[in-house]
Formats: sequence, structure tokens, C-alpha cells
Amino acid sequence: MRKVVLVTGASGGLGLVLCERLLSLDSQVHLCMACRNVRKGEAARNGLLASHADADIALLQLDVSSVRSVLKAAQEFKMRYNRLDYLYLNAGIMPNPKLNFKALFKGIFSRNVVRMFATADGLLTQEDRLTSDGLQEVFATNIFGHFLLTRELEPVLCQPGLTSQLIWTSSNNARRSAFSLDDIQHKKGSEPYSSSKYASDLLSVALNRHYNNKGLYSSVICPGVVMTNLTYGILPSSVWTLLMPIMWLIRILTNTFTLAPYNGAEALCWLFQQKPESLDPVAKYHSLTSGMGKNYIEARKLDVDEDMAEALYEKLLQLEKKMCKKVRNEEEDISDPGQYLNHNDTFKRALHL
Ligand SMILES: NC(=O)C1=CN([C@@H]2O[C@H](COP(=O)(O)OP(=O)(O)OC[C@H]3O[C@@H](n4cnc5c(N)ncnc54)[C@H](OP(=O)(O)O)[C@@H]3O)[C@@H](O)[C@H]2O)C=CC1
Ligand SMILES: CC(C)=CCC[C@@H](C)[C@H]1CC[C@H]2C3=C(CC[C@]12C)[C@@]1(C)CCC(=O)C[C@@H]1CC3
Repeated sequence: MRKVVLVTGASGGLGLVLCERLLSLDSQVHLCMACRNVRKGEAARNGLLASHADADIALLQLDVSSVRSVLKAAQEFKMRYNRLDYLYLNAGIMPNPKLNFKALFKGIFSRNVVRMFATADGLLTQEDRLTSDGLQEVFATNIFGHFLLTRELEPVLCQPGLTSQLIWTSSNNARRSAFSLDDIQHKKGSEPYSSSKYASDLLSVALNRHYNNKGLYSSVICPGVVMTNLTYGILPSSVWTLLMPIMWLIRILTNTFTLAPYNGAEALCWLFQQKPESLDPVAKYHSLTSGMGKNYIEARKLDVDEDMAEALYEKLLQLEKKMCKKVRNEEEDISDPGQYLNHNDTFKRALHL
């Protein structure tokens, strides 16, 4: 049976390279590229068709940070396909990153240098903002939109007698101390990215608990440090040009500097080829590249506990209920113009007109 695959954030970076690699692994796949920017999506699709002329590649307009867009895209997907075998939850943002140069300089001369380059612990902060739904944008994009998408796609993901996979693009930058159950959106801190990536690790564990019995399996991967728009946004391009030779040297020191998106996508592709039942529900699958440029995968235990995962899952369910109600109420208001006439009548009566 031909597999159906949906990739979020497919217009560039890791998502686009993943699409290319999936088509090379399985030319029969039905590939659906979910992109927020239709023009960019079309350009990406045309690029793929240039090298895979017979491939079945569809586009789906999706802004994961918008509740309305997620609900609409899920509806559209369910009208087009009756099942989904792989859902890659890959779109992600790290807005307005600030690099702490003092910490970087100190770290280079410390015993923790390798760890610092692998995880960026203590090196990065971001400035978050609110979406039009009133959610923190990093949380809405990296976590909540994907959670909602998964829930809305449950009917096509959980088909009797079939298994399916959710694959989250997490990060080495996921850090327990950046996340708080009392502030899951990270309204109060300055590391929303670390918080959201830790939340994805927790959520994957909880989803396994709730959905494995329905044939749905969730995994998280870390692509390593990859040169994409997300990383280029951290420093001015002239600085990156100067740093690139050093970045290649660092690869000898740490296998997490995968650098090329092709290498970073290794774990994403590896999971595509695995039986979901054989995967470890509490592992993170790392794409690694040796100093000689060889790609390989390593599974490392997640730093999560089940109770915390469950508590986050419950909070997300509550938020889902609240946000969907809000959006559906707003839609009813728009589709029932009569009520504005009624408001108008009440207004006129009040003025004795
Ligand atoms: N690069 C790295 O070193 C690492 C990256 N990651 C993770 O990998 C994933 C992919 O990032 P990467 O390829 O590096 O970064 P890019 O910035 O190159 O790509 C991000 C993709 O996500 C899309 N996207 C962003 N916001 C939204 C949104 N609201 N709705 C829909 N799509 C959206 C972008 O679309 P558009 O083209 O419209 O901007 C783009 O296609 C992210 O989750 C990131 O956190 C994890 C660890 C390391
Ligand atoms: C001397 C030298 C090479 C300085 C540059 C250092 C930093 C720009 C990098 C050191 C660790 C990197 C890192 C990321 C981005 C680039 C660094 C901060 C990520 C945050 C990118 C996105 C992730 O999800 C995790 C990465 C962890 C490590």
C-alpha cells in the first residue's frame, strides 16, 4: 500500500530536505507538504518535481501558529486522504535570538565546551510575542499547533489494523529547567525555544501512553546543529562567513555538528524505515555526523518523567477545548449576520428610535 506522509514546515530547511530524501527512499509515497506560505511551498514543490517528475506531491496551506488555520488544514487533509501513515511535526521558530557572547567566551575555556556547543545551554535567549489567538508564538508554533493538528487528524492516523507515526523535530536545546508546568507557554521566561522543545519531548511520551493502543506511535528526534534559516538568524551573515571554518573544525570535537540539512534529516529518514512498535517511547533519536562526514543515529534516553508528561497533556487538552470553542464562536458570529441586526434593533429600542 502506498504510504501517505504529511510534513509541516516543508517549504525550507530540514523539512524540505526531508521531503527530498523521502522521495528518494520511496518513490511511491503520497507526499503532502504543509507550508504557511503558498508561494514558497509551490517553489519548493516545483524544485522537488524537477528531480522526481512522477512523484505525487500535494501542497497544504497551514500556519501552525493559528488555531483557525490548523482546523481548516486538518479538515482539508481529511477530505483529500483517508489515512495518514507519517506525520512529521517539524515546523519551528526561534524568534529574535540573542547570543550571550560572555557566556560563549567563558564556555570555550571551560571543561563544558563540548556540551555547550552541542546544546547551547546558557547561550541563547529569545523575544517572544503573542499570536492573534492570544497565545505565545513559540509555544503556539512549536507545540500547541502541532498538538491540535495531531488531535484533529486522529481519524486518519488511527485506522483499525494499521500503524502510524508522529515524528517531532525536537532539539538538543530542550531543557527541563527552562520548562514549567505552571507556565507551559513560557510567558515569564526568556528561553521559550528551550521550553517548547522540552515540552515536545514530554508530549511525545504522553501521546505514546494515550495512543499506542490505537496504533499511533510518537518519537522525537534531534537533528544536531544544522545551518538553516533558523540558525542563520542567530548572527549576522558576515559573522557566519567568518565562523564557518571554525564550525567545520568543531565537527571533529562533537558529532552533533551535522551542519548540512541532509545530515540533520538522518534521524527523520531513519524513523521512516522503522517498525513503530520497535521504537523506544522514551528515547530521543539523534542525527550525528562524524569528523569524517559519516552520518549515523544514536538513541538517548529522554530526561522526562511520566507524571509531568501526563500533566502537560491534560493542560493541552484543556487549552484545546478553550481555543476551539473560541474560534467556533467567532465563526458563528461571522456566519450569523442576523445577530448584528438584532443588536442594532436593541440599540435603536434603547434610544427609543
Ligand atoms: N537548525 C537547527 O540547528 C535545528 C533545528 N531544529 C528544529 O528543526 C525544525 C526545522 O527547522 P529548520 O529547518 O532548522 O529551520 P528553518 O527556519 O529553515 O525552517 C523552518 C520551517 O518551519 C516553517 N514554519 C515556521 N513557522 C511556521 C508556522 N507558523 N506555520 C507553518 N510553518 C512554519 C518555515 O516556513 P517559512 O518558510 O514560511 O518560514 C520553514 O519551512 C524546527 O522545529 C527547529 O526547531 C532543531 C534542532 C536544531
Ligand atoms: C566559535 C563559534 C563557532 C561560535 C558560534 C557558536 C553558536 C552560534 C553555536 C554554538 C551552539 C549552537 C547551537 C545552536 C545554534 C548555534 C549555536 C548557538 C542551536 C541552538 C540551534 C537550534 C537548536 O535547536 C539547537 C542548537 C544547539 C547548539
